[in-house]
Amino acid sequence: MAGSWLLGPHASALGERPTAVLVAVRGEDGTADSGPGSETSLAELRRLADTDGLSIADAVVQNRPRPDPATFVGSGKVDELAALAERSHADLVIADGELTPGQVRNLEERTGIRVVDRTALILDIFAEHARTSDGRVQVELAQIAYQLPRLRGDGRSMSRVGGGRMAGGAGMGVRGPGEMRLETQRRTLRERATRLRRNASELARRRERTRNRRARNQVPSVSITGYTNAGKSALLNRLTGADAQVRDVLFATLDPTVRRISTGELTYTITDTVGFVRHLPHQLVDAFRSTLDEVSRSDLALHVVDACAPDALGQITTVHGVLHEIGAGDVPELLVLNKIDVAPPEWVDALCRAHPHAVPVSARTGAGIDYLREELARRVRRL
Ligand SMILES: Nc1nc2c(ncn2[C@@H]2O[C@H](COP(=O)(O)OP(=O)(O)OP(=O)(O)O)[C@@H](O)[C@H]2O)c(=O)[nH]1
Ligand SMILES: [Mg+2]
Repeated sequence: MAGSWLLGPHASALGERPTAVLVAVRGEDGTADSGPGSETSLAELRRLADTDGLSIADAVVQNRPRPDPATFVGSGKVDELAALAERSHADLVIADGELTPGQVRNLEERTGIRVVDRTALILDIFAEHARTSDGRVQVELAQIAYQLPRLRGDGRSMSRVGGGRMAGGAGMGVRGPGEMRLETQRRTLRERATRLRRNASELARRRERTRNRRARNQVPSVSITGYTNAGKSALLNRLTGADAQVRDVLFATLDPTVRRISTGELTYTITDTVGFVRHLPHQLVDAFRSTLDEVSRSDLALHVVDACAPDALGQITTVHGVLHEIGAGDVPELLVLNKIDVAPPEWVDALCRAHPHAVPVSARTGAGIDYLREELARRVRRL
């Protein structure tokens, strides 16, 4: 069920859509104080929570980036958060960032409910959307990497904690048994990770063999990459008649779909893959290394941009950052501005000015697709 990993074994007692309150720091993203970046960040957190099947009561936003390191936001804001949580009968707090274990503990003590961060939320969405064994293994490895430094030994680790009001710290501070339990939990998780890694490397080898076969046959490969929800799968479908899943949620696609395109004498493969997001949890980048290799090993990256996104330029920068991080920074790129059927024309113009070689299209209506096919063929021929 939605939010199951976040909420633990008691999640089902919370009903279909558990309620969350959000807490964010304006300017957290390196943007100027009260700049538009923080609104984007909060809007994105709402979408992430919504994708994860949570309903959102409201948000508390710290205006000045002078938070208390012990509690993520300042003390007054924590009081506000606790009051909001109480008022809205919230089941959990979601913080817009990656919290330290200490911050989680302190915030939980002050609000009385479960506190999770943006990283855990994204991991939960990935877990929810993983369909293939490959995807499941990668997500679980990322979850373990996230959990290991956060185990508490008091029976309140991620996978064991229930949501809802916590039982007043009962059982805490019991040193000896807690430490032993912590050690056992750690060992169990490490052993599980070892088994999963063995599994993952077998899957990676299989992928590698397929890729090598294609390379030997000299079939050029194009990867579709871009921010989550940009329309990558819709574009693959439009270009190839594939039936990749298209959904208005974040991270709908986790596993690569490969199709072959033949135009005249030219044949190449095109692969749809996992989308990116700002501050993509590094645990996911590590665990999804073999999936992301689809992009770093491709001959051309078709970078799909959602021209409707208010922060489209920021999303382009984010995608470039992740591509760089996964060693795909040198792969030649063809930028595609998607959703021009609904994007304000002045936004599309501004994006075209910033990226003169970008190709405007609509995967939905098919506008610009013929030109994109020609441009793709030209670029592939030149490889
Ligand atoms: N209006 C409009 N909507 C589009 C277009 N292309 C995609 N969409 C919509 O945008 C949403 C996301 O599309 P997807 O193709 O699933 O996006 P994605 O980039 O594959 O997303 P993830 O796999 O989640 O990263 C869906 O609701 C699509 O119907 C377009 O050209 N115009
Ligand atoms: Mg997709």
